[in-house]
Amino acid sequence: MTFPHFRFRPELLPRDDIGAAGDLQRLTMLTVYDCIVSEHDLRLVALAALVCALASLTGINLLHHARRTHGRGQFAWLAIAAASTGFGIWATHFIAMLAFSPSLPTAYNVTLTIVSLIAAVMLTGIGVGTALLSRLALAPWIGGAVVGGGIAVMHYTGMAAFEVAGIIAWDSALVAASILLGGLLGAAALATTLKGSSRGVKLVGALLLTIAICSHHFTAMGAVSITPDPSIALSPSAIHTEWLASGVAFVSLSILLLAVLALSLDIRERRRASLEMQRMRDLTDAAVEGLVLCDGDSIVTVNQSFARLTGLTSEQIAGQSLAAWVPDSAKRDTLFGWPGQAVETDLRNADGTLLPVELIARQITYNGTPHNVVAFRDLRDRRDAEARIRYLAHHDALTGLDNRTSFDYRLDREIRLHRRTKRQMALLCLDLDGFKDVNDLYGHATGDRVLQDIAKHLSSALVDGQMLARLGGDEFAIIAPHVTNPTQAGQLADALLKALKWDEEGVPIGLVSVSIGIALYPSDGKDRTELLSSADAALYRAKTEGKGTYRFFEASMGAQIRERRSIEHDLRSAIANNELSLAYQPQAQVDTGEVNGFEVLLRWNHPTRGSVSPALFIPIAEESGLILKIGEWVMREACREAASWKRPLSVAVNVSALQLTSDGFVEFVQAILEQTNLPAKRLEIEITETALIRDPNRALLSLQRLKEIGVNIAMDDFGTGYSSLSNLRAFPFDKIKIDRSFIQAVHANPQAAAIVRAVLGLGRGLGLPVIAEGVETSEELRFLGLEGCAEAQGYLFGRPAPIMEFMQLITDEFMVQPKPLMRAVGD
Ligand SMILES: Nc1nc2c(ncn2[C@@H]2O[C@H](COP(=O)(O)O[C@H]3[C@@H](O)[C@H](n4cnc5c(=O)[nH]c(N)nc54)O[C@@H]3COP(=O)(O)O)[C@@H](O)[C@H]2O)c(=O)[nH]1
Repeated sequence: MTFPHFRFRPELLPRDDIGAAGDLQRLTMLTVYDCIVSEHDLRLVALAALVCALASLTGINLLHHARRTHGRGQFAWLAIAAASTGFGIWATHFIAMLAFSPSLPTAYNVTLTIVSLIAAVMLTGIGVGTALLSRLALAPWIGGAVVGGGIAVMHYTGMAAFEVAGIIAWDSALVAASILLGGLLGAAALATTLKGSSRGVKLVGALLLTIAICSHHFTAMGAVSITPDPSIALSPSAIHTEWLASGVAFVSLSILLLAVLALSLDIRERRRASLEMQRMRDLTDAAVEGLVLCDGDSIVTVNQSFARLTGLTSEQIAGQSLAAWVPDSAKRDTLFGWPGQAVETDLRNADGTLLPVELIARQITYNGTPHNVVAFRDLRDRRDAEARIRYLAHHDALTGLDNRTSFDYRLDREIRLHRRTKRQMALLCLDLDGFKDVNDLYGHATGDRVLQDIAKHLSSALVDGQMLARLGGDEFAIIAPHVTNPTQAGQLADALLKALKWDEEGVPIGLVSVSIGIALYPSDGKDRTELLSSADAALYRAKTEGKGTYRFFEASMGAQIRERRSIEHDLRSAIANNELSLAYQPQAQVDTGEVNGFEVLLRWNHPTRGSVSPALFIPIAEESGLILKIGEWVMREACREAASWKRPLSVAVNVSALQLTSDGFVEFVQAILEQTNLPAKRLEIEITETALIRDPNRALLSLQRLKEIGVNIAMDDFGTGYSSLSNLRAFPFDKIKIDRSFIQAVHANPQAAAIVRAVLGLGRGLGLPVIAEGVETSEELRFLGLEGCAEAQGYLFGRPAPIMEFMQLITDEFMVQPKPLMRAVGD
């Protein structure tokens, strides 16, 4: 009788039988290994391997599904994964045992067989649970090793259930090797598969687990030696091999069902993930900001915005390191060290250009593992805007010159420097002459262009180190640090004036000129305020003494400015202090001398200065805005006075530009007329041409409404301003008043006579009566009579005086003779 399947183990035989057994050794004892290769039913071995692989793949897939699930569901999926793997281990073992034919009677102990199945499922459950749920870094390894331990426990419990008519002996080294193989490969399987979620890691995990189970089984089987012993009987309660085959078939079917479940789950999950991925890609592509998904430092995917920033395609960028795009490693550390915190750094794009960007990182779970999403905000527009804001904060937007802030800063710095070095420097203040008229006549667009051209021409006259700034409106200033004496300063001013002698298209030459005031540091001022005030005083002098020229600061100028301020100060309280009064000057018919009415002229009797000329204080009142309050007082007093006259004579009131264009002026006049009961047609307002063109639209509106309520309107000082026919036609005038400068020159100056004739002709042409002012002599009156001028005003008829002086005129029919009948007072 031969036992070809078994390795002969002499140490296991009874000592007395050793000699006989030695003969059998060569013939009957084969290793289990030999048995697998040559004596196993290879079809069943293949089936065992297939079931094992299927169970492993199912188990690993279910494990991944459990990882994606949260809460109770996760435990359920872990249990199913454990059952699938445990069944697989068990089925592999028993199918392999079925394939094993030791040619001896065999059977299986029921209890131990069941225990082996339970042990396989339980230990696998503990293993996968540990691998997935523990926070330990080595949890997948530990869990995998537990699964490997489960394979061993199952195997050896299963072998304990194995009954054979022989003596089973174990090779302890191979037993140890089998346990080690199962443990190590099991650990490697779980650790590998839980590193990611791709199909690749799942397959590798499943393969390692299959090898773990199979290698353990066959190594453990290699440790087995069976010495036939016919005296050993199989227990009657043991399961026969046929029955075991049925059990194994059932378990294998279960595995198959679980595999189908796992596969469908996997397919569903992949579809969902792919849809989610597409949706996420669409969403991120719609984002304005660049978005980068990173696994560690490696870029997984990017959106279109980021691709555009870099100049490559998303596909080209995927897989690259983030460091390739964000070179500053310290900033990268901050980015990932402080998620949610904005970090400003540079992005190096494909052509090497550095772009300023703001980055914010956030951690997300992507495909079951933690990833970083980095948002890239392109800061170029913001940086440009910041630069623009910085520029605008220090520059004038129209001319591009430095503005007042920048000028003040530079002047303070130069003063400090010159104080230390004890050197002199010059400050020049410039103001355009007639610029307002350019704006009014030619519009703001031309005004802007003139300012830009002036800035350009002035700049061309400067040398390095000198600073030209636009302080506002038509005011400019120059800091000349190396101009150390008046001669050099004068030369600079000459150069500036010369630079401005250019032909401005559309603007008549000479309409715009520049006045310049010069102050020297430290003689004219020791700090910015003092130096500027001195240059301003010199500028004022230049303007009042001819314009288009320059003046140096003189100590007396300070006094003039102080004087001006003092007048303004006193004027504020003049009404309340009863210092203002009205003078009336008759306006009469040239041919008959009959008085038609009076012009009202303001007088100021200052407590210490005495009578202050309106030619002095009216411009100050206009500049300071006080004319609004004063003008109201004049209008109220004049209307009240005129309403009290017995004769319905007219009263002419001078109205400045500021009044005419101020809010509610027409309503105010209307209210005064109602309050005083003066018929509107007896009131005449005198407007200069300059007042009209300052704000033509508003002026026209006010004049039209005044005209609607019946007030007469006269154009004052005609001939001195623009003398524009279009103004006469555009505005609703009732009368033209020829300026006295022409009247007083009619005999000496043929040109003046020609102008008077022309104005009279114009009046006739437009159907507007003309009044001549400043008539002092009977020759002038005769000239006007011959030229057909209907009305006149002047010293010849009477000087401006309090109304009391004209009592007879306002009460009785009275004709003023063409000679100075009354003595002028207050003029
Ligand atoms: N907005 C207001 N302006 C006013 C008001 N009151 C006066 N003014 C303006 O002040 C300027 C100077 O006025 P004044 O010194 O009163 O001079 C006027 C007359 O005195 C002077 N005049 C009149 N006749 C003669 C004359 O024969 N010879 C001569 N040398 N001067 C004469 O002319 C001035 C009147 O000018 P006008 O108004 O253009 O008719 C002056 O511009 C006033 O307008 C006021 O209340 N509001």
